[in-house]
Amino acid sequence: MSVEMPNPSMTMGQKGDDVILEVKDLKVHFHLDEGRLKSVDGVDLVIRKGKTLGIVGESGCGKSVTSQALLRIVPNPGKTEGEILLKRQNEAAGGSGTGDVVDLVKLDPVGKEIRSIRGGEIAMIFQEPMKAFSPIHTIGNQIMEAILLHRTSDKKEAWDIALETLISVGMSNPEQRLNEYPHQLSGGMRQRAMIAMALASHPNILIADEPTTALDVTVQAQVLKLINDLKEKLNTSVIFITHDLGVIAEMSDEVAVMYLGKVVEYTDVDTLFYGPRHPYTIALLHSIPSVARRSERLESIDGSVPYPMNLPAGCGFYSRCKKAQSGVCNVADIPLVKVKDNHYVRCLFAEEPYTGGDGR
Ligand SMILES: Nc1ncnc2c1ncn2[C@@H]1O[C@H](COP(=O)(O)OP(=O)(O)OP(=O)(O)O)[C@@H](O)[C@H]1O
Repeated sequence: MSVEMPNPSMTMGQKGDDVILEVKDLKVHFHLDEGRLKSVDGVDLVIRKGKTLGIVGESGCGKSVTSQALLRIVPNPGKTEGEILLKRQNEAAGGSGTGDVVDLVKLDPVGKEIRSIRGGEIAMIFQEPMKAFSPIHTIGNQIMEAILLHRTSDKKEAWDIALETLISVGMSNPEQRLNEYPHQLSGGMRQRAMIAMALASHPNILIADEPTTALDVTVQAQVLKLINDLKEKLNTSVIFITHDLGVIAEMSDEVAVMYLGKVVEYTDVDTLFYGPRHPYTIALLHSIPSVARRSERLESIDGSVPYPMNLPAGCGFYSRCKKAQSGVCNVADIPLVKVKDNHYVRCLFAEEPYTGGDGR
């Protein structure tokens, strides 16, 4: 076993490399009166051109704070450390176009460079579109603003691009929508408008944080298909954050399973479903009907993710793990280890392959 994630500084400089963003030892800690809350605690991620990285885990495991860190929008008193290395490519969005690598952690979070990246090279869609839109401006003006900032200074052209983008996301009556306010749209249409706004600037990376959780099943399926279609068409990289493994299966090329601010398993989507090694991943798989075998009982995972403050030493999943051994798992922090190519697991029992049993 060895502890090795791809080294960003080595991989990013290589010619023809498809890695466009690497996150290395990312930490987001909130310094509160009660102590230090470790929302994200040493995360490594690799985002490849035109591929989707799914980030999955239960509520409170640090998914959203990770995505906030990528855009440098972590609220106070959160402190971001580590490296977020972005290969700048998009000339229209203010990038150098030479493949220069910039460490987003080093940028002033309200400075010019991160503002040109945010909504330009990296765009985000949220669970609740009202977060993305101002209620007092029309949809058209808001989409145009993104286009004028990142793609063209010609207003007529920006209007045409806004219309084109609304059509591409399957918006009904697109011309009329441009003149409407966010509250005049249905939930599904608002979600499409938000995706249109995010895509209008032709981002290299789209971060989607639980974008369909609030939608009914049919609209959910349409929005997921839309993101996949646009990814194919524009070769956009997607970071898809969800607590839903079913959605992960549909959307991801690679998957990071997060627990208590750390990545506990990282691999391609097929290995995750057919050869998981971490007891938490296995327990998650057993809690969804489409993956658990019919003969097996569906199981929920007892308890919930602990509050990430003043945590005891050892594995974060110790208190809920069916494989946990006292004196072994609760002694020191567990490293993320490579069990085979492109498969990393943070568990001392990771060498034991998944047999399709009940994960115990
Ligand atoms: N602004 C903040 N101030 C203090 N603590 C925070 C803040 N934002 C998040 N946290 C804490 O950080 C931890 C991780 O939260 P985060 O929202 O990233 O989890 P999540 O996996 O995205 O969950 P959910 O799916 O519910 O959004 C949680 O314990 C949460 O309470």
